[in-house]
Amino acid sequence: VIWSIVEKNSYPQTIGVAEPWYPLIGNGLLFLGQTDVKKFQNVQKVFSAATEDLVRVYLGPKIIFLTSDVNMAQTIMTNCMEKPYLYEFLNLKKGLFAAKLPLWKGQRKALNPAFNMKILESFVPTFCVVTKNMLQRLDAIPAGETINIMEYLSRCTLEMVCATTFEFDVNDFSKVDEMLNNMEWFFYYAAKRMLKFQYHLDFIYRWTKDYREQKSVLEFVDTYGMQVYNKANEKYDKGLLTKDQNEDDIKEGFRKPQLFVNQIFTNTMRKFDREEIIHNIFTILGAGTDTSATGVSYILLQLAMYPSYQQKVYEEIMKVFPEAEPHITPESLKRLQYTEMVMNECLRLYPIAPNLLRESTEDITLCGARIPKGSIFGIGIYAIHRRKDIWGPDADRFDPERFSPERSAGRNPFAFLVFSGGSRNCLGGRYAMISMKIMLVYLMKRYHFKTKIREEDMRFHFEIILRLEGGHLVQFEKRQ
Ligand code: HEM
Repeated sequence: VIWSIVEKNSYPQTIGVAEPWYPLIGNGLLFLGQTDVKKFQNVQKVFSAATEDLVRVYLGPKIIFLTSDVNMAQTIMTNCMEKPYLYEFLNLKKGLFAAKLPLWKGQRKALNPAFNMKILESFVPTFCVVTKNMLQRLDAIPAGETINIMEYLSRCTLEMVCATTFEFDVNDFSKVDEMLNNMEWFFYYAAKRMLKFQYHLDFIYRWTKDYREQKSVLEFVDTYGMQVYNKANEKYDKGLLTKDQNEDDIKEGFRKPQLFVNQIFTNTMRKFDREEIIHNIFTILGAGTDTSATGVSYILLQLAMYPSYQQKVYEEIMKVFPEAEPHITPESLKRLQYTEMVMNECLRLYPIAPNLLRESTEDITLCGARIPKGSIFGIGIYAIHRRKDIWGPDADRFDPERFSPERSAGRNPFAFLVFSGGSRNCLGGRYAMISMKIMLVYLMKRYHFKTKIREEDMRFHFEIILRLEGGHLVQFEKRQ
């Protein structure tokens, strides 16, 4: 008790402490026994108090320094590239997203080329085919029926990720819907454990119901990921994947387009061991599927809430793609400027990853205090995206014009962090934007969306991904 009081008072006034705070449990009561909605609200409340500096939140004895100040976020994201131990709860410590710095550096260098523009543009025809498969499933639904659009979109994004990064058809596998369901739980249990400080210790967690439930989710996802691994391995053994990069590739420093699956199996400059390959397969499945599907779900929901914006997006899409079967190319997608403004505005209001964590590898001076290396920092992306001093007094209102070239000029890039910032940002940001735009083109051309959900009634769960309570419920009808 004495130690925790001394510790609490050992920082200057500028680094406040979240309330309520109690010795030993710290700010535990903000989260213990609370609903997922309340946990999200409490986390946001703390971030909203950290608008100009850092606020300490204590998970038991563990401190996390939170901020929603843009300059502070920039300093942390560009100086602290390490991921804290809390990411280990995802059980993917050898995959890019959660990997410790020394491992991450080599992996990221090797995998960057798999997401360069040339490669991404070559995915456009596949994105179109897969989206059309989704339209067939949607066409089978009676007009006006209420559906959770996320269920259809996550199947679509899973198909996309598998077809483009691993070169196989997800429909060759059984239990696809079960896999999608398990992926949702996969993120849920990791986030739940992060806020329960007593569960951070393995020897305690192992005796809990959550551990048993998470284990069964992990076993399912594991079996599924292994099928992907075995299939790719089979191709590799048969020589269907390029085993070695040629001399030119090596001279180019791996900047030539390489499919992700080739990069992890055949990279000669950096060998990926079996566990790294498997963890990166899971990472891409997890990071690339639910994220883009959630993004399009929020965009459709907003368009359904605001019919006049939906009409403007529809008109722009019809202008660029007037024909019944759109001929989509990377160049034609660039002409969808208003649609892109709408997408950005939705992702500002509903950032798919609402909060991020980083760890310092050096001592760092912030708010006049020396914060020792190994400290954990939390960046409040959701809070930054709704700051009134950056986005205006109507920051909570949907207004795509905020992303017009005139109004965007001079804005700090760290004020819009949907794909994070610095060199440890999202590897698939451009992939996501291209694929989401293509989904929108087909969906807008074919259907008109409505919803009974009102913006003021939307509630979110505390998770790694911004989960909407009750789901993205929409009705749609085919356009004439
Ligand atoms: C709307 C869709 C997406 C959003 C909002 C999103 C957002 C993010 C965010 C916020 C991070 C964390 C970065 C950090 O810790 O600072 C991240 C990491 C990552 N994302 Fe995405 N992502 C999306 C789609 C994708 C897609 C489609 C892929 C791949 C196909 C992908 C692959 C990754 C990977 C591999 C990482 C780890 C990067 C690293 O640590 O080096 N993401 N993403």
